[in-house]
Amino acid sequence: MTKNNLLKSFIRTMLKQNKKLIVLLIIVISGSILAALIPPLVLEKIVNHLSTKQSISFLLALSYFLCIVVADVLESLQNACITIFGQKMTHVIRSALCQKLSQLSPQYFHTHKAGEIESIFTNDGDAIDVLYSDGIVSMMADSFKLIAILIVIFTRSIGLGVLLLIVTPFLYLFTRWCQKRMNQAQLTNRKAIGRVNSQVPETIRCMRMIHTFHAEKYMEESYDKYIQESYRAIDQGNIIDSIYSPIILITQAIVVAIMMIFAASGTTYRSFFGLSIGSAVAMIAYVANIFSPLENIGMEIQNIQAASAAIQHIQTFLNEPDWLPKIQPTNNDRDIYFDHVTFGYDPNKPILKDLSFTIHAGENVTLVGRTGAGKSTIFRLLTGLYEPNQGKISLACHCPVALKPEERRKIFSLVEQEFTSVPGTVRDQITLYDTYTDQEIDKALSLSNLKETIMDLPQGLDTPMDETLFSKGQLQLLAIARAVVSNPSILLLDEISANLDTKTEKRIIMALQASSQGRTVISISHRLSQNMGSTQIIEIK
Ligand SMILES: Nc1ncnc2c1ncn2[C@@H]1O[C@H](COP(=O)(O)OP(=O)(O)OP(=O)(O)O)[C@@H](O)[C@H]1O
Repeated sequence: MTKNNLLKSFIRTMLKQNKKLIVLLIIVISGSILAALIPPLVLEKIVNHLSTKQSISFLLALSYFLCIVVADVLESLQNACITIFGQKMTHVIRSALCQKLSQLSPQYFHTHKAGEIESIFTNDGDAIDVLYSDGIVSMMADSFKLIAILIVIFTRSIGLGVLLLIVTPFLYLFTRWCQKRMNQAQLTNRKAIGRVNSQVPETIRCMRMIHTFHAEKYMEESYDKYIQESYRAIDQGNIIDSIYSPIILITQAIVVAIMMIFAASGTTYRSFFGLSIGSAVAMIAYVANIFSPLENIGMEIQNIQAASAAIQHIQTFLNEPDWLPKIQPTNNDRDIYFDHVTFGYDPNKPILKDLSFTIHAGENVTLVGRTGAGKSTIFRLLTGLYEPNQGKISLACHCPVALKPEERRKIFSLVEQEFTSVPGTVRDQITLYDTYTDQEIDKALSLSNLKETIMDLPQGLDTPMDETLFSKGQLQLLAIARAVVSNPSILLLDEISANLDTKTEKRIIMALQASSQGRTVISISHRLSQNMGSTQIIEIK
């Protein structure tokens, strides 16, 4: 399968897996179109009976009522089926997006902004949702309905059919013009409201500064400007909305009037427009029914157009190359080797050049070097997030990039400068949703000197996580508990006490001294490593 067909293949799989739903959808749409055609025909019969002074049977009256009920029920069923179909489609695409997210290389997240990626999941995902629940399928259903009504009209009155064939394109163009203007007005209004929404909290936040520098007028004027923009946009939308319906109704009346005038006039036109009274009533009902699908088609085309950019974004995202690290041979011991490693995020601008060092198992090593020398980059290479451009890395018998996700936590753990919490409970912060026994968690809490703090929480480990429950130092202890719970052989510490005061740092050092027993420790922090008894210093130039 070529990469460009990824999205199509997901859709094909969905269609194959939901054959029953597709068949049901086709049946319901066909039934709904047919049911929409029948009530005017029954009405025609009733009026014809009345006009010839014949009595109407109860069955005929009842059948008219039932036809309307069945038509409405089928219409609702059609909408429900289209919504289910749309939801299933969206689910398939959203799942594919989520799966892709975990397969992308770390490089991707450095070259694409978080907001950009988020927008694929939210805005583009929503556009796809609308595309399938109120776009493609609904447009097909409405188009078939429109064609079917025109065919019936042609069979009854060629003149009226021709008249509608002439009028319909103009009505469609008018409908689209109104819809475009309305959407433009809505967009302008949304933008203006968005600006107001960001301006208000900003003003409140800066209120002291505004008063101090006497900037009230400027704030008022810009607030006023956005409110005016919003008001004008809403006004424009309202004007178009108020003219649309009367124009459609007047056109409808003109079409019916023309039909009546010609039908009642001389013989030349009568054969062309001629109708019984009943047929005339039925035709009026059909003419009225033409406008609703016409209006829907306009909106549906717009949804499809809006979704085409979203499809493009999603297609590009799904076609990003997967992160498939190459497997390299490893050394057969528990030491860590950097063997003539050259690496740059841009291979043409190497940051580490021909770097070689060995760290023996159980050693406590510090990486030093000027800012920007590449110390954190070494950690990223050691944890396998990036591959060296040249040379080899071996991490306790393993090639870091080739490590399977489930092996990673057993081999190394990384504690960074800032603690990153995950949604869930305090326990989840430590386990990261992996399964650990109570004893293992208890041991991690003891090593990180955090047991008492956790026990003091209202629900202990099961307390919902909120970063305000902990001080900055306690959050770092939580990060140490997270690091040691999997009992890794290597601990990587990236400036973990950089923002802490001396007293808190002492607590961290005590926790680290306990946690580093029997492990290889590599840290980027001169002060910390001295206190922990560093056995080797590696200078990165
Ligand atoms: N994802 C990235 N993409 C491109 N360049 C990067 C990336 N991460 C870091 N760099 C660059 O690589 C160089 C080394 O960064 P690194 O963070 O490894 O340095 P460091 O020695 O840890 O610095 P510090 O002591 O200030 O934390 C810097 O010039 C930085 O701008």
